[in-house]
Amino acid sequence: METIYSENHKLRDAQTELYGGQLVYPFERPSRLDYIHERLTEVGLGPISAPDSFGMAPILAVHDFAYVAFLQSAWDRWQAAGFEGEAIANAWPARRMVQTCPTHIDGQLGYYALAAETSITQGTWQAALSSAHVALTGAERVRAGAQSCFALCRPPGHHAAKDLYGGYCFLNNSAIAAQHFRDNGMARVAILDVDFHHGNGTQDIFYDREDVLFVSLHGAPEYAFPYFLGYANETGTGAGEGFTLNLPMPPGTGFDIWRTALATALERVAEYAPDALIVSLGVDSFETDPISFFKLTSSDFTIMGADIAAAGLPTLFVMEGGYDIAEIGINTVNVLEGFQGH
Ligand SMILES: NCCCCCC(=O)NO
Ligand SMILES: [Zn+2]
Repeated sequence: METIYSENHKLRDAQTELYGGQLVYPFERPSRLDYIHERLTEVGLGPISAPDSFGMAPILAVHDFAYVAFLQSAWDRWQAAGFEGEAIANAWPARRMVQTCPTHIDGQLGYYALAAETSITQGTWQAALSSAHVALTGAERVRAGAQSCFALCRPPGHHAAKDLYGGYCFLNNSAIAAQHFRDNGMARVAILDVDFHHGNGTQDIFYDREDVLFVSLHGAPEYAFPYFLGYANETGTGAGEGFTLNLPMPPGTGFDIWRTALATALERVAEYAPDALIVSLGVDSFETDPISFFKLTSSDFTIMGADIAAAGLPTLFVMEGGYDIAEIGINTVNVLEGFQGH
């Protein structure tokens, strides 16, 4: 399996994340991809290639122009406003307030942020754009006939909606790849999100559409970020009714329960009969992930990959989360090796 990767991810080098009432060194750190890259090379999964550039059109096919303009300028405007730290939202349009975008950068951060943990820094925009181009390059490989491809994306994307960032995400790499498939001849695309966290952004982007099926296995929103989307009763709206399937699971869920949910998800995918499958691949369902509460083991990820392969679909894997840094390489590559059958 070929991997698409860019060193540009290192331009996203935030030093602070709001966690437990403190500014800590971010869980979503550049070294995550070092460990995955090292493991890919160690097992010889396949070639590791640089992304092509696709400009802004595929980004703007998913994200609002004003939101993209905000991402592009936020850091410079934050600095120009005289703030010393990294750009972090601290005021939101809460209930019964107006959903009007303020002029001041401090207010705009809260208008566009879905959560407070994720800072914007110098290089964040460039890294996010490069990450989307990694996903698009992987999509082009699948369009060209590859049975599978791994888009080693960073920063991740599945929390980003058309006009929202947070959960370490700025541009929705999987959604951008799905829209690219749709804009280039594929009639139906399925997105399977196996990250521990609900892909609220991906769901939101396609919620009223029947041409992209969204299926997610995740920590129950009563207990897990992003908290405010991902319930089983969210099944789509309008033409999209029935084309969202959420499979939330409680704290402590192990692979036996999780795998049963995967089987349900893959049944729905098979019924949908898409032209391609995109897997939002987070490995934060791992038993010792520091910010999650599922109990999958490293060998479970191999079985996960094999189960996904049984769907028999052209598959683009898009990297999302996973924060047990020492094990992220093994767990991520286990999925890909399991998919390939060795
Ligand atoms: N307290 C913020 C938790 C962010 C989770 C990011 C993630 O891994 N999403 O998949
Ligand atoms: Zn996650």
